[in-house]
Amino acid sequence: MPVSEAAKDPGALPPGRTTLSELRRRPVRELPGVGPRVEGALRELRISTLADLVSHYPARHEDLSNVKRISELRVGERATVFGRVVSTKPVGRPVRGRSPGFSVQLYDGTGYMPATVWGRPWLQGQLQPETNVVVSGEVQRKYGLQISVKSIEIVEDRGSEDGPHSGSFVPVYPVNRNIQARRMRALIHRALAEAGHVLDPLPLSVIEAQELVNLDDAIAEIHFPTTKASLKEALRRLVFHELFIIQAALGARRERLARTEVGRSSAGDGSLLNRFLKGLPYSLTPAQERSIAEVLGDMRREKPMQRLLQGDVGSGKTAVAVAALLTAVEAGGQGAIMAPTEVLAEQHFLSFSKDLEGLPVKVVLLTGSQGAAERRENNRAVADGEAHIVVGTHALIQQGVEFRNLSLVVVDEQHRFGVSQRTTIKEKGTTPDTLVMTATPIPRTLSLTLYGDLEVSVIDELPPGRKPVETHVVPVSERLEAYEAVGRELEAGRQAYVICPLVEESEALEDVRAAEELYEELAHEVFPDRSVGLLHGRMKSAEKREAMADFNAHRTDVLVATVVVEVGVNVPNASAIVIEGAERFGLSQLHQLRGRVCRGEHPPLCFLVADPKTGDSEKRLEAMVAHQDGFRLSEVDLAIRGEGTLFGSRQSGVADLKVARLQRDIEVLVEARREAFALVEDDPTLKKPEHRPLRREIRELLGEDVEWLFRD
Ligand SMILES: Nc1ncnc2c1ncn2[C@@H]1O[C@H](COP(=O)(O)OP(=O)(O)OP(=O)(O)O)[C@@H](O)[C@H]1O
Repeated sequence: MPVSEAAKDPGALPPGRTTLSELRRRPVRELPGVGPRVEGALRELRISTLADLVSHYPARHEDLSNVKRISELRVGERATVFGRVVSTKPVGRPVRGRSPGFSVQLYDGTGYMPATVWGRPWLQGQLQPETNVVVSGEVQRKYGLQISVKSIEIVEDRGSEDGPHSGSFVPVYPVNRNIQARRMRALIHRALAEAGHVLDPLPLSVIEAQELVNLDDAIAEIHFPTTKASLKEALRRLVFHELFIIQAALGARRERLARTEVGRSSAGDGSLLNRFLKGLPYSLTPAQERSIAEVLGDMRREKPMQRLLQGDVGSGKTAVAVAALLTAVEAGGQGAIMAPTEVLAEQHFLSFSKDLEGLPVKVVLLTGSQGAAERRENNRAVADGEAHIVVGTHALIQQGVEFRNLSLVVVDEQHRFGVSQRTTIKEKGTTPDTLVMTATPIPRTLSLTLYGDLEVSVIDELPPGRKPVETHVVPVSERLEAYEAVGRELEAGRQAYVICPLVEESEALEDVRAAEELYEELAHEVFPDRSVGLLHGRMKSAEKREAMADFNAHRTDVLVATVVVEVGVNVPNASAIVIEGAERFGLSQLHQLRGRVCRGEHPPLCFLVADPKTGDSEKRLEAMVAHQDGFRLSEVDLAIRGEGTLFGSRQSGVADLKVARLQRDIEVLVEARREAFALVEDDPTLKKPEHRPLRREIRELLGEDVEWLFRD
């Protein structure tokens, strides 16, 4: 029975209804014709069960309703031709006895045309004369017309009824050399018939509300669509399914936290906050004001705050964090701010101390390099409540510092995606409010997936008057010219950063040497009349602090640094940055670094010294020149890297996405999130009978990590 018919008529099916779980347990070997060889070939494609097989979605569909005749083809068009193989012959200059490609002579009743296939030499043997093929590619002129082949498939005669291989849309699957396209199609067709009627794990209410096609139809249609429209519906259904599962888990996590953890209401009287705001040398942007209102609104509630504050480099997140911390203090609590590195913790400490000057608020810094006596004194101040705000690294604060009354934790994640850092610090039976700050311009799509359990505030505008950074890519041979331009900035009384090339973790010692060499060159040869400072990760804390303080106070004109300055360093008088070896940096790092020089009134300059070796690094540098906006850049980054890499590990709590493409599917994501959150709000552990299949699906797809969400 053709699959789609079977799916539409569940009544006519064999008695057993299967579930996705069952299909995940049944090995491909159960299918007739799958012996050890085919099994091995499938395993290479990571297919070992029937479930894997039915979810081995086609890369695309060949639209045979759109086939052109050979006599109609025009140069430059992309066309699909259905024809018969007349002969084949190798083409191109052989390398080590092998030709790089072959040419197939095709005939379709209206004419002859050669089609050239590059790579895939094993195909030539399969294309015996009289074989029917569907070829698509670009029509080119080369001693007459020919097709440069993008894809070629063996098919049956179009006239004959050939099950999965005929029809107007033929699925094209990712295959390898050990399994032919045709074989794959037949196997999948078989598996679908075998699977029969699959129980849908999504609740009926959701399926109806979203007008989704049912799972059976979606699976059948994604492989063997009847029309373009039905293919689209099938895809929407599968994308929704995938995103809904993740969002339901995130929603359940949020419910769980809210249910089991007691928070407290922190409402301030404004006594500190208003003084702080009045003392600011600028007025807040509307986005900052909105974010502050959202944060204070959460803090006022009894439920612990779980909020993400997202804002581009230099957008002014610090002011929002300070407002939250002061509110916590006004309400009689203590606040902690956790930074990813010691340098950044020190930097936060310096800027907070400055921001809070004159207010009756005591800020202490906790770092690993403080002496024992200093540490002891600070710990005491934290424990008896004398210290109102504590600044330290993630590690340090998580190591169980005793607070008298911790009510707010600000986690500065900067550019790491960390669900891990969000481990809640418990304090005397209550959970403090948590504000996660990230400068990573995470595309909205991604942030919904990664942080779907957090409320989100976005600072989506920069303070007024920020000038775009004039950005140049400079070949290594011309780097001294870049330094001449920097020299002119110094002449005008401004300062500059010079960033050393990035090295691997394992080359840490190299790193120091390279930084010192660059420092020597700049201090003695390039800028002999200027004062040059050096900052690298291997320096002692006190030395680092001194180097930074010197640059802050303009005792040094140029700061040569490794990536330690990447985040958070804030010297408004610095108007130029040179990044050596820029091709080695990731796009978000380059953006962060460039962000160091857009904090003042002077038109800033950025030089990316690089000899890009790969197309990707070239694209990254081009993107830096073309765009200033971090959100835009991160989308470009996503496009260059491919989304897959972001979900490479389970660590982030996000499973690999198979069908959903976040850029394309944002609307579906928003809907899936809304439905999923509403569902878990109503039934937090999904224990209602109608939600059990969903619960099982979440467990099977996301693994043991989510077990705890559903325990009663
Ligand atoms: N509304 C505003 N108007 C003018 N300047 C502002 C405003 N808000 C913040 N600033 C200034 O902008 C600079 C950047 O602010 P801040 O350090 O808070 O940015 P950030 O979002 O933390 O950036 P990063 O993630 O790069 O550290 C600071 O010098 C700050 O004083």
